[in-house]
Amino acid sequence: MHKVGIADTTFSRINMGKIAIDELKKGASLQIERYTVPGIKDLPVACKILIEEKGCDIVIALGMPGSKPIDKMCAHEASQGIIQAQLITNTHIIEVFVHEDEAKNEEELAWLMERRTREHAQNVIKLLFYQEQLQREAGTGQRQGFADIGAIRQ
Ligand SMILES: Cc1nc2c(=O)[nH]c(=O)nc-2n(C[C@H](O)[C@H](O)[C@H](O)CO)c1C
Repeated sequence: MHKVGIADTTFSRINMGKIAIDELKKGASLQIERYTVPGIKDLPVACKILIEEKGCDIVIALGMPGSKPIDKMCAHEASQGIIQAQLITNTHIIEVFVHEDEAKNEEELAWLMERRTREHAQNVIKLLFYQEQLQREAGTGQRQGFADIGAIRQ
């Protein structure tokens, strides 16, 4: 059975890990290992541990960068660490970041965080079990969270 790692943060204002696990369980029979850390800069090593020590086949890294310039810098640094962890382990880490200022108010932020988390959890199921489905969606302007933007041409 495939094992999926869930790395999430206490900084986030929504329980993204719980949502991801709920979506994964709805879509497939999987083993799940969760690792919660304080913030996004702690995610790269959590993901690496989930892969190398906990035997996860793929990981979802969930986080909420705040709206200040320092938070944006943290997000960039965290992303670079997550990419490095993917290259070192040769394993996908699907980064699900929702920036606090992407939404116009708290209600929209909560909605966006849930939507993006669920849609990326579905992507993880596709990566593990339905590669052909992803190929059918290639070039179709898919987005996670807000509406898909669509293809420019068929
Ligand atoms: C400035 C800052 N901003 C964020 C953020 O926007 N989102 C987040 O999840 N975490 C932030 N952190 C915390 C760091 O990611 C990290 O948890 C601490 O530096 C401890 O290693 C920090 C320090």
